[in-house]
Amino acid sequence: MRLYTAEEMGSADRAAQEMGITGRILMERAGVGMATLALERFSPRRAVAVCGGGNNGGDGFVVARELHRAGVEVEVVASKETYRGDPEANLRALRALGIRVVGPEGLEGVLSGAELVVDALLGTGFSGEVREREAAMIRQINASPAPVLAVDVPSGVDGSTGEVRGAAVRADLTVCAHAIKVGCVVSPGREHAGRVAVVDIGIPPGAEVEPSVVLNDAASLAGLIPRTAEPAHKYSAGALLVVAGSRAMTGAAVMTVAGAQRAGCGIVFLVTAAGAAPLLDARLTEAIVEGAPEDAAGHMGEEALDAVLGRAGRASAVVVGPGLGVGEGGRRLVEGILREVEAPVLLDADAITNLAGSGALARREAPAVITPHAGELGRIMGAGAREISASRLRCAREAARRHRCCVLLKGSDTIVVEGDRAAVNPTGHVALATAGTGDVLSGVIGALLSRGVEPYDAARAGAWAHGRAARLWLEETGWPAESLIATDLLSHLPRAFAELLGNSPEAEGPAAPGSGAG
Ligand SMILES: NC(=O)C1=CN([C@@H]2O[C@H](COP(=O)(O)OP(=O)(O)OC[C@H]3O[C@@H](n4cnc5c(N)ncnc54)[C@H](O)[C@@H]3O)[C@@H](O)[C@H]2O)[C@@H](O)CC1
Ligand SMILES: Nc1ncnc2c1ncn2[C@@H]1O[C@H](COP(=O)(O)OP(=O)(O)O)[C@@H](O)[C@H]1O
Ligand SMILES: [K+]
Repeated sequence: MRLYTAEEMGSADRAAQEMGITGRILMERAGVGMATLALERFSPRRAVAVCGGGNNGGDGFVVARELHRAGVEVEVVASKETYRGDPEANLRALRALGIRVVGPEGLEGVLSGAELVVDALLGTGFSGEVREREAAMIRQINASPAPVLAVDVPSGVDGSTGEVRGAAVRADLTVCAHAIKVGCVVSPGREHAGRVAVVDIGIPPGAEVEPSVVLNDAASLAGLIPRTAEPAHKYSAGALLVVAGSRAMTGAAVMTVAGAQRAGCGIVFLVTAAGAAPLLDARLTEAIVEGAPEDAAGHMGEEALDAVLGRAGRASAVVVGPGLGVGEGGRRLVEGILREVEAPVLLDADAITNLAGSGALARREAPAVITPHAGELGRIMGAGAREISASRLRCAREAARRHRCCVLLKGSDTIVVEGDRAAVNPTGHVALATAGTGDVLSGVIGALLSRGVEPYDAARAGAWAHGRAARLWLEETGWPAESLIATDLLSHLPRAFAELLGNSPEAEGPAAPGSGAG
């Protein structure tokens, strides 16, 4: 599945037109495709199309004409008094068919009794803040009980970023022309888009451009996860060091270690606060647990660095942070790890918080991944969680640039950025909004790093499998999403990985006796 920004869609559109496929043809195909979906999904008897002054409105006029042709009672609200070009031609056709067209002042009246609202007010030509006239129309659409089908992008959502400043339509279904618009998958735009579908509008392959943001679907991850190859031993399968837990916080370490084990690590070491070590050793049957010096609060500080570095020498990746505790000692520990450890390091949770105001990540030359939620990212960006949440893609990119690392920004849309590359993960589910799921995720990505997967790919594959595990659990149990607990993911990660590994070659090795393979 392709994601396009407004600019990328514009380029593809221009290239198609140069090849003789006119804007009028594209608009016709978009409108016809969207009307077909509207009929299939909503079977409305009465519909209202709310159309703006640009090509998005033009698409809306075509949808209205097609719904009328299918016998739907349609009324159209045209936001502008005068139209030009393709939208004007399509508006004229509506009038010739006797379809009632009113101005914005008529919107409230036509909305009553509508069984579908087609939102064609603003599309990819919109950015910034919605002007008051359009904002008032958006509020009226949102106040209507009828389901809303948004044309290309919900009006008020920035199609390139998912940012919303002021009013934006809340759609039940957004039908994108040719490619999913980035704004429909990045929060908060994602929450405005509802379900997302794509209609083919006839853009030829030769007109495609390289997308700047990739949808993190299974196809984009094909072949990235290695199988353990013979001859294998536990170290060649991936040795991960987890630095996590404190005297009062042990569960986070358990979940990170277990996530790593289910994601295929050959061996997991845990270095934890001395006071937590006996309990964690008893709970983690397969892991090698070592207690390190702790401070009065029961947190590991700089004094724990020797123990960490001792184990790091045997590890092919390190995860630091879950349940670590926040403080000056913790900051020095994390800075020491970033300075001394050559293997890829993943920082999560308190390890990120500990780096507020520190330049240690930017100074590091070896690979690093950070997996913050909006609050944690805010702390290392000198911003609030609200500010991060309002511009997730921009902030993730800025963080990756400033801290010179791979950034996985958690949330309903999980964004992964490294350098110029960006991906948005589609497998997440609201069921994951429960304590501890982030700890499992850091273990999963740590395991992939330890198995030699590049940071950007490890973060993407980890996010995919993590979300997929939640969905598999929901499918299998039929239980409500609210009932998922983080450790439920552990039993479903293997099936999620099996789906990704379906695209990887099997490990080379002798066939089992009697297997008949060959
Ligand atoms: N690019 C393509 O290949 C195709 C584009 N199509 C449609 O065309 C749309 C893009 O069309 P346009 O570029 O004409 O742009 P839009 O129709 O998205 O937006 C332009 C209109 O929005 C108004 N507007 C812009 N900023 C505003 C603000 N801050 N507050 C209030 N109003 C504002 C403008 O005055 C203008 O009337 C797409 O979303 C899609 O629906 C389709 O027709 C198919 C082909
Ligand atoms: N509404 C949601 N939809 C999809 N995924 C979500 C949602 N809310 C949270 N998540 C995911 O759940 C995980 C929560 O991690 P985090 O906030 O670190 O929690 P914790 O520290 O308790 O483990 C992240 O992977 C995040 O992307
Ligand atoms: K729209």
